[in-house]
Amino acid sequence: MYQGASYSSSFKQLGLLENATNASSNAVPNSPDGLVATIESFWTFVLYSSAIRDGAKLFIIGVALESGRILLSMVWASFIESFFITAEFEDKDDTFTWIMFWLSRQPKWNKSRNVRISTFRYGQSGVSDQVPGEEEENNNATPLRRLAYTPTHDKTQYMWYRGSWMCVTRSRSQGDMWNRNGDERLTITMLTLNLSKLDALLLEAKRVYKKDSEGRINIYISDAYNEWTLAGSRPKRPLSSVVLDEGVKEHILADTKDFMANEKWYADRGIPWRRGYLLHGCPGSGKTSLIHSLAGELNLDIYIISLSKKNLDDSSLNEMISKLPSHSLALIEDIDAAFFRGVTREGDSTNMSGKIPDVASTQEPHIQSVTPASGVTLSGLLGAIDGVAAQEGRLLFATTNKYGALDPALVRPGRLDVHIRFKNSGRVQVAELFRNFFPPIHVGRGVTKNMEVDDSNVNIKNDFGLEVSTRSELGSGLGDEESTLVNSPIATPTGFSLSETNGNFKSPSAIYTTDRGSASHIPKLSQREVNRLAHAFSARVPEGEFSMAAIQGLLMQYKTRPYSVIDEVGNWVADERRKRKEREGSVKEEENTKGSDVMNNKTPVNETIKTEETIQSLNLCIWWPLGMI
Ligand SMILES: Nc1ncnc2c1ncn2[C@@H]1O[C@H](COP(=O)(O)OP(=O)(O)OP(=O)(O)O)[C@@H](O)[C@H]1O
Repeated sequence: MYQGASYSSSFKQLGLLENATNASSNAVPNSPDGLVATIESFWTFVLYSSAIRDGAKLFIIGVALESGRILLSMVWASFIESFFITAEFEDKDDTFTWIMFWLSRQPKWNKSRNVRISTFRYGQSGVSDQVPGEEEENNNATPLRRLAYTPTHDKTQYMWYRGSWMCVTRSRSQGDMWNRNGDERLTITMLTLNLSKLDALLLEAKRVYKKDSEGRINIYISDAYNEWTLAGSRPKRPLSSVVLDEGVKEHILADTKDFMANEKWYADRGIPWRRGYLLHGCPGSGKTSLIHSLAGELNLDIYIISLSKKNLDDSSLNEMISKLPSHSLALIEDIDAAFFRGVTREGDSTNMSGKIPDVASTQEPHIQSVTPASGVTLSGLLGAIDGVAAQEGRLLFATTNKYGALDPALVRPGRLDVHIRFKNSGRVQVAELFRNFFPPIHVGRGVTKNMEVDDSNVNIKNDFGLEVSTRSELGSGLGDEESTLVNSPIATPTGFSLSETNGNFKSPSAIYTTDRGSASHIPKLSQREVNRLAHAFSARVPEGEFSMAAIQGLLMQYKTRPYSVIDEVGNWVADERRKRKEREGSVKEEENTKGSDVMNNKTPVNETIKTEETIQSLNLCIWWPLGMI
């Protein structure tokens, strides 16, 4: 059927268009005139149809409205841009911590009706537990930290900052299987023409945060995504509190300072700006303590790399190390642990040969022969420490109790450049530790350390709080020979003169079991007396037999009774030796039991595997030649 005719008939039916009908009825079907007439009639229909006209009007109005809306939003956006500043902070970043800490200090939140209260103090140590109003109750007994009042999630809140109106929106992304809580984000929008107001806010937040964390170091750990997250902060430990052989601390401090200050020197020579330190030796000898003190001294944060972390493999270790910030201190504790089954130190850590590596020996089989406990391989660790992705400008500290078990490639210069050996306590160290526990009266009591103290004018108190005159009763002072010191009589409150008999100071100290005294109960000792007691104490501790941690443990029990601890140290030594013997006895017993288990066919799983492997290879050796025949 002719199409033009069909249009025409339908138009007619609608009765919409007379002209169109006339035009088309005169046209000859299949002629060009007929086609033109049809098109004309179509356009006429379109133009004169009221429904289409209304539709077109609607369309134009819609377009106009939408364009207006877009224009308005553009104007609004440019208005916002010129009058507002918007800043976003991600929780993985330090700036987030500064701002959150600053916000938690704003009085606004204490009065807000929508507030999030937590005991977690952003970036600061531990938790806080002081509820507003509790100050008086506490009576300043133990200083409590204020709870953190911060904005709630997913709600925009308003506040003023230096005359500018500001809105704060805190949001949290949806957590997934690994990231249980999701990531946090803070958006701050400030109404101001002055761009530097945001900088001022940041600076203020940073200053408030830094001021509060003065005297503290931040500790970072890596999360499931190998991102560094702040785990908390610890008070700085004075370097003087770590007692080591003479010159060791000074040397390592000078070395680290020299490294941090010489970036250009390294760059000029094309040497990677990295330095590694390996602290090795007996447990409890001060390795971790020294690292902690150094970080405080150098004002560096500590980033703990745990090789025994679940799911850690070479690539995640690499990623973690490459994300270390410059000017940081990375710490790998027990660097040997990842290469042994489990992370236990001694007996449980067996390598494939079933041998426990000897702490002292340097001839142990290398790590390659050992089953890794984590997914990290030795080559992965080596690559992470000094590969191309490894961060520059960082100090790496590693500790181990099994120096001999470490692979030479791991401890070579360039990876771990400086090796420091830590030993059990020597006499000098023990005496120094004693002095740290019982500082003389002129330290920290308004008199400077270097000030001469005339002992003749100083009355000291012994453990029982009674005063004794230093000159009249305590005999000679500084620089005296140990024997003289030990044999000098010491006055007791009960009046008997204490002299050394059988290596012990005699005093009725046995009445003490634990020390619950506070610092204010420490007897006031003069410098001379402290030295005297320190010598007496160290003389009773066998050289190189006990760790500093053990000696510290003893001193802790007597932290307000310097005389009593001297009295008791002999017993303590005997007791410790007895315990050690018992321990050794039980270890031997366990070994014997293991041995008899093997005899009784109760072979441990490892052993079974090994035995089966051996049997299989024996079978192969026997049957293969037979098969050939
Ligand atoms: N040389 C030391 N000077 C002062 N205190 C020490 C010293 N050695 C150990 N201590 C004390 O003993 C405790 C344990 O010390 P630290 O953790 O530093 O030992 P470590 O050598 O790292 O032990 P491990 O090898 O078991 O990790 C700490 O509380 C620390 O104060």
